[in-house]
Amino acid sequence: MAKVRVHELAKELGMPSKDLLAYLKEQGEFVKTASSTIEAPVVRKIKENPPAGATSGNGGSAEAKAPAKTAAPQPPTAQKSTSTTTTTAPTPGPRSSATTTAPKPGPKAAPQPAPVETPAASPAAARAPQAPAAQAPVTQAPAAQAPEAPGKAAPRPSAPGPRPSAQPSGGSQRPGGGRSNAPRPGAPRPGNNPFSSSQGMRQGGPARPGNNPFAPSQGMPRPAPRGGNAGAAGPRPGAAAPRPGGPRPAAPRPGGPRPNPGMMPDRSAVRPGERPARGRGGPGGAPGAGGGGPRGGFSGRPGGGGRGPGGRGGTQGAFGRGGGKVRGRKSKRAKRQEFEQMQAPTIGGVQVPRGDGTTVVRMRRGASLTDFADRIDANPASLVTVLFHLGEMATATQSLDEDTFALLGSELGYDIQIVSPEDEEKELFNSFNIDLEAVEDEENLQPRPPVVTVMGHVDHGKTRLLDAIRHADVQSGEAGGITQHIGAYQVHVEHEGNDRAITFIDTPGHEAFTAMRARGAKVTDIAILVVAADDGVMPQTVEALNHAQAADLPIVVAVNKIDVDGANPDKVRQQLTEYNLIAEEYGGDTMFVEVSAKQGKNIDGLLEAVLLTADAALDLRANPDRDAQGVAIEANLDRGRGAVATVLVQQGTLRIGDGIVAGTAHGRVRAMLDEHGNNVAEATPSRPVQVMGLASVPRAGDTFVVAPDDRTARQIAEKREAADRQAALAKVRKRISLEDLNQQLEAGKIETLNLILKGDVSGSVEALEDALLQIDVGDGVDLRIIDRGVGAITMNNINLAVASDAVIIGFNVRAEGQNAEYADKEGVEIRYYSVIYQAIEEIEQALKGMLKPEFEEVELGTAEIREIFRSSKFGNIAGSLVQSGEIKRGSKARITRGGTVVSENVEVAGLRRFKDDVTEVREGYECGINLGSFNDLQIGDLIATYEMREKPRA
Ligand SMILES: Nc1nc2c(ncn2[C@@H]2O[C@H](COP(=O)(O)OP(=O)(O)OP(=O)(O)O)[C@@H](O)[C@H]2O)c(=O)[nH]1
Repeated sequence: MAKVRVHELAKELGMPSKDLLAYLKEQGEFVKTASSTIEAPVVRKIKENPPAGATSGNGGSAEAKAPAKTAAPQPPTAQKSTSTTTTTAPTPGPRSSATTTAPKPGPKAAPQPAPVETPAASPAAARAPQAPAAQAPVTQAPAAQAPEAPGKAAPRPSAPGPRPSAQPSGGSQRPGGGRSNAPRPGAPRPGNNPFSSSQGMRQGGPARPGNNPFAPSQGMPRPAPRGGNAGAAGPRPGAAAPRPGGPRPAAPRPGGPRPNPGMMPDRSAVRPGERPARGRGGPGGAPGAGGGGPRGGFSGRPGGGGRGPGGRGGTQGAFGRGGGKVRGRKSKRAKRQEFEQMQAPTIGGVQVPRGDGTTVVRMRRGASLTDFADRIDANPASLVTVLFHLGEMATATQSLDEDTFALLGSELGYDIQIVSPEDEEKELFNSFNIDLEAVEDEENLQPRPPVVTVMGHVDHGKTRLLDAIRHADVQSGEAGGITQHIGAYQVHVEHEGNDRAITFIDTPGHEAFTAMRARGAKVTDIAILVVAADDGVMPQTVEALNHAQAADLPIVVAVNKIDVDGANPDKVRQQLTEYNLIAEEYGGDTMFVEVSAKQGKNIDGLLEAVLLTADAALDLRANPDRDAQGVAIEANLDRGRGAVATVLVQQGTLRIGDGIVAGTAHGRVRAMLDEHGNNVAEATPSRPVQVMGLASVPRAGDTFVVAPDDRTARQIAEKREAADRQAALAKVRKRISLEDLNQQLEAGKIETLNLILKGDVSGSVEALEDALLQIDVGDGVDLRIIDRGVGAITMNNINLAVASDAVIIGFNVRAEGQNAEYADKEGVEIRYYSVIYQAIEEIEQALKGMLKPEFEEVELGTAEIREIFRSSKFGNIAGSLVQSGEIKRGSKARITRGGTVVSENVEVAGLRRFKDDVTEVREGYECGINLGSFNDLQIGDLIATYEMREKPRA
C-alpha cells in the first residue's frame, strides 16, 4: 500500500497541508514538506484524532486506507475473537508463554484507551465492523482496532493479549489514543527500536515507539502494569483470549489487523490476513501466543514479522531484521550469505575461515589480527570477535603476542608460528641471498684472536688495567701506545715465540657487556675479572662473575693492586672458590694472575694467561675469506666525519668500498681506522675498526653484514627497521615464566631454569638459595642461580635476566619505577615473595609443571531482564537493561532471581542492540541477551556477567 503524503492526508482531513505539516512536526514526525510521506500508524493516529482545523473525521478515510485491507479478512476471526474475549479474559492461559506475555499487554493496553476518548472519530469507527462482531464494548472496539491499525506495532502477538486489559487503565500511552504519547516530539520514529511496537517487540502500542523499549510510556510490557491481566493470557493463542482484560484484543484482530510485524501494512511482506492461523497464534488472534518471538532475531530471520498475526514472529525488530520492510529489501546475495552464516559453525556469532589443524601460518613478531586476517583471507573484525569470545580483547591493528596467536590458532585450526628474532633475521637475509649460517669448511677456518672484556667491582682498577694493557702492546712501542679510544683495541704480545693478538673491549664493566648480550650480540670470548687484592670480593665482583658465568665465558682473574700494602691475593683466591672459581694452585682450572695496573706489573703474565685460557677452552677460528659479518661495539655522530661506528669483525674480512648494513644503518665503507688512528684497508676476524660511511648511527650490539650492493644494504636496513618497529609494538611475551615453565621444558625450548635472587638481607637470600638448590628437580632439568644479591631489583639484574632468560625472585624487595617498567617491557618475570617456603614451593611446583595460575572473578556488569522473547532457534532471549558496567558477549553470567542464584556459569552467547550483533553494551542501554541453552528466564531476573582474571601473585 502506498504511503500517504502529507498533502493527501490534509486533503482528506479537509485542512491545509501546511497546517497538517506543522501539526505533524509538532508531534515529532519527520516530515519536511507537504510531499513527505507519513507512516501508516501515524496516518491512522491522525485520522483518529484529527488536529484542530480538520474538517473531516478519519472515519471513512481510515477505513478506506490501511485499515481496509486488514479489516476485510477479519470478519470470521472477529467472531472468534469476540468469543475469546469473553472467555479469555477470565481464564488465564495455562501456557507459560501466555504468562510471560501477559505483562506486556498491560502497558500497551494503556495506549488503547485513547481511542476511547474519541470513539467516534477514531479509526475505531473504521474497524467498527470487526469490533461489532466482538461485541466488545464500545471502548473495546476502538482499542482493538488501535492495535491493528498500527500494524507496525502489532508485531508481538503475545503482547496483544495483555494490552487490552491495560487499556482501560493506562490509556494514554497508546499512540492511537494517548495523545500525550504520540507527540513525543523529538522521539525517534519507531525504526530501530527492537522493543518498539513498530517492530513487533511490543504488542500493543501502535503508539509511536519511542526509543526506549522499556519505557513504560512506550508500552513496554512491564510486569507491573499487567495488573490482573497477567495471568490472563490464554494458553493457546487461538483458543484462549489472550487478553485477560478480555476487552478488545482478540476479537478485532481476527481479520487481520493483528499486530503485524511489519507494522507497515503497505510494505509488509506478510499480510495479516494471509496466514492468520499460523503457529500458535491462531488466527483467532491468540494473542498470547503471538508473542513476538525473537525469531528474526538471532537467526537473522527477517521474517518474524512474516508470520501472520497470530504467528510468533513479532519481535524481529529486536533481534533480527526489521519487519517486512527490511525483508523486502534483501538481495538474494544477502539472503544467501545469511543462510550460509546460519549453517556454518560460528564462534562468537561470526564466521571465519578455518584451517585443518595443520595449516601453518608464519607470522612476524608484533603481527596484528589484521595481518593474520590477510593471511587467511578473513575479516579482521570477525577475528576480533572470535578472540573476544576466547576471552582476549584486542583491536584489529594491535600487535599480539605469541600466546594469543596460539590460542586463536588452536581455535581456528591454524598452526600459527611466530618467527623468532633470529629466524626473522635469517629469513630476511635469505631473501637477499645472504646466508648468515653458512657452514664453513674446516680448511677455510683460521685462528682468530680472542675478544676479552674486563669486569669487576667499582674502583678495583678495570680502567687502569685496560690502560696498562694498551701500553703493553709491543707494536705500539714507546711512541705513546694506543691513543685513540674507539671502543675496542687490539694488542699484540709474544706468546711462545709467536706474535699473538688479543682484542679488548674498551668499555669495562659487566653492564655494557650484558646490555649488548641482552640484544643478542655475542662479542666476548673471555672475561677478565678484576679483583683488588686489598679489597677482596665485593658485591659487583660477584655480579660480574654471575654475568660472565651466565654467558658461559671462561674467566681469568686479575688480582690487582698487589702493590698496595695489605694486599692479600690469597684471600681473593679463597673467596672466589665459593663462586666456583677455583685457582689452578688450588686444583681448579681458573687462572689467577697477580698484577698491578698502576705499576704495569705482570701485565704480560695476564695476557699470557688469557691466551692460554683461550687455547685451552676455546676453538677460536673463523673464515677470513668471505664477506664480513660482525657487531657494532659503539657508534657516534661525528661533526666532521658523519656516522662513525666501531665494529668488531667476527667472520670474513671487511674492506673499504664494501656496502654494509649495521642494524638499521646502511652505507658503504668509506674509510677504516684502527685504534692507533691509522687507516686500514681491511679488517680480519676479531679486528675492531672504526668505520666511516654509514648513513646513520647504529646501536651498540647491532650486527652488521656486508651486502652485495648498496641497494640491497638499504633494503635490508629498511626491513630491519620495520621489523624493529613491529617488535617494539608487540607485547613482549614473558621470556620465561614459572607458569609455563614445564611446557617450555617439555618443548625443549629450555633445559635450565635460571633464577636471579634479590632479597632485603643477605641471610634470607642465602637461605633461599640453599633451599632452592636442594629442590629435587629431576633429570633433564637444571636449576641455576645465576645471580643473587641484596637490595632492590636493578636494571642490571633485569638485563641479566633478559640475556639469560632468567626469572627474578624478589624476596621483600621490588623493582620499582623505571626498572619495573623495563622488566615488563622486556618480558622479564619478577616474582615477589615474603615467605621463603612459598617461593620454594612455587618454584618446585613450576619445575614439576604443577604451578597453575590463580584466577579471580571480576564482575563486568549487570543487566535486568525486562522482557523475554522466544525464539524457536535460540530459545529465550532476554530483553534487558544494562544496569551497571558492561555486558560483553562471550562472558560468563550468573542469573539471580530475588537475590537467589538461579544458575551460574552461563555464557552470554549472543548480544544484540536492535538489529545488530554487538560485542558489548554499556550501562543504561537496552539489549537482547541470548544465554545459549539456558532458558529459564523470568522478567526481573538479574544477569550478572563476570570473567575470570589471572590473579597476580603477591
Ligand atoms: N695502587 C694501585 N692503585 C691502583 C691500581 N689499579 C688501579 N688503581 C687505582 O684505583 C683507582 C680506581 O681505578 P680505576 O681503574 O678507575 O678503577 P675502575 O674499576 O675502572 O673503576 P670504575 O671505573 O669506577 O669502575 C684509581 O685511583 C687507580 O689509580 C693498582 O694496581 N695499584
